[in-house]
Amino acid sequence: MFDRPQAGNRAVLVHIALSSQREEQEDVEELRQLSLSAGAEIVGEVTGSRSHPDPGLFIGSGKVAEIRALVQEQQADLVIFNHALSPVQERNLERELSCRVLDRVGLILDIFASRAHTHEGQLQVELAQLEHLRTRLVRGWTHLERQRGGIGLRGPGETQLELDRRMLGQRIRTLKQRLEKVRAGRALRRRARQRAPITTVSLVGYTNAGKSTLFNRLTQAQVLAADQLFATLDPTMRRLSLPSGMHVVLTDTVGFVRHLPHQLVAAFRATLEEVAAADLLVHVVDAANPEHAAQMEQVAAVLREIGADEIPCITVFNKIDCLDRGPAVLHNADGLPERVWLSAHTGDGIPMLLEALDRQLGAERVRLRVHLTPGEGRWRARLHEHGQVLQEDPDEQGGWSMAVELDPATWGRFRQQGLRAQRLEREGEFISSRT
Ligand SMILES: Nc1nc2c(ncn2[C@@H]2O[C@H](COP(=O)(O)OP(=O)(O)OP(=O)(O)O)[C@@H](O)[C@H]2O)c(=O)[nH]1
Repeated sequence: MFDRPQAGNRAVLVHIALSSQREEQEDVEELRQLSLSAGAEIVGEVTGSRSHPDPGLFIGSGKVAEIRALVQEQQADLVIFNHALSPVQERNLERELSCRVLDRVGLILDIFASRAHTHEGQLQVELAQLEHLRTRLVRGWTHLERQRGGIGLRGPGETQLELDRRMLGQRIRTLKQRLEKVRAGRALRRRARQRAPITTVSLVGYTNAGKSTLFNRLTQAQVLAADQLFATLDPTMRRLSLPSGMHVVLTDTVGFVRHLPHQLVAAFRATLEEVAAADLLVHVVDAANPEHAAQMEQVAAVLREIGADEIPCITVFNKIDCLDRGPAVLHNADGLPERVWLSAHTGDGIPMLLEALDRQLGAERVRLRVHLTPGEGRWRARLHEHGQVLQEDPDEQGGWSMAVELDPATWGRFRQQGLRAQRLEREGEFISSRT
């Protein structure tokens, strides 16, 4: 379905400052990484602020002239904007620059297209690409006449591009139906796993943090690990044996990226769904990257978005071989391992992580007595969702008295968020309170 990546495009990158200076620098660096990841050769960069913008061009005419000069001087054949452009802006800029123009959404879609390995991943990428293309087709987009190949043009091939809007709509509907089928199959497999009951652990983290390397190191599996963004696109699973003898399923996921356009988040629902269904998350952080604190925040925000922020989590600070420190483990107030410093590359600290997984997964659950007022229905729903409710009685004030079992990490988080509860040490304590 997809054209293979073509020989490197000579690309000029354009970044227009819209926010704070520090954020801007991170954004520029990420644009470089993404462009290289897509196979482009960067031959020039234009930065600047957005003074006197022309709404039809996104930037001002002075900037356009500056970019045009650089394109000619460097004989560039592609200009990549680190922004979302409207179809009209993209078309006008192409005319003004006499060169192909790609925006951030198009660039990320292109990378996704070249990294999709499974049937489902490919369907998802094609769907996202066609939907992106459809908005452009409607307004007389000129991509249709173009030669195939090159960054931003791989994906739907020439024949697709020649389809009119109606046919495009049909193709989108067919893809959605196929995806539904694939998803139903996956949901079935997941339910079977839940019945089995196999514990699942998901690796999450910012792109390039080292998830695939750690996944390989842990499972000795051959998952593509390349120094490229999004080397992993599809959920990849392997069985992993822990020192206690417990078997878990380890899932590798696609890396998170700053400002991921929301239509792409939808396209990667499959990966994210796996994450939301996991028993434990391992958040892999590139500790050698000076921006790792900001990256951790980004990952946390995405986890909140997909409702995975209440799953117990071990944070792995990876790449300690690049830093001047040895492997280590940090425990939380309940004595459970919370942070592990290691190197997926050298294997230093891997036994500590395996031990930590065992401790977290095997940790005894905490029994609690909780009294909720009528206004605390939200807590009741969360306790049902994340714990095992052993007993629940309405009280005279319209609230509830509950006995609940939670894993220690969730209990720690709920306590921090203000849940008041009495810890029951022995089983008899709440059984006697029932009578
Ligand atoms: N020095 C060092 N490099 C590492 C370590 N772990 C991973 N890397 C390198 O970091 C780069 C990214 O590693 P991957 O495992 O592909 O990262 P990822 O998080 O799976 O990336 P995405 O698939 O883009 O999400 C590769 O060049 C790895 O060789 C480590 O412990 N030390």
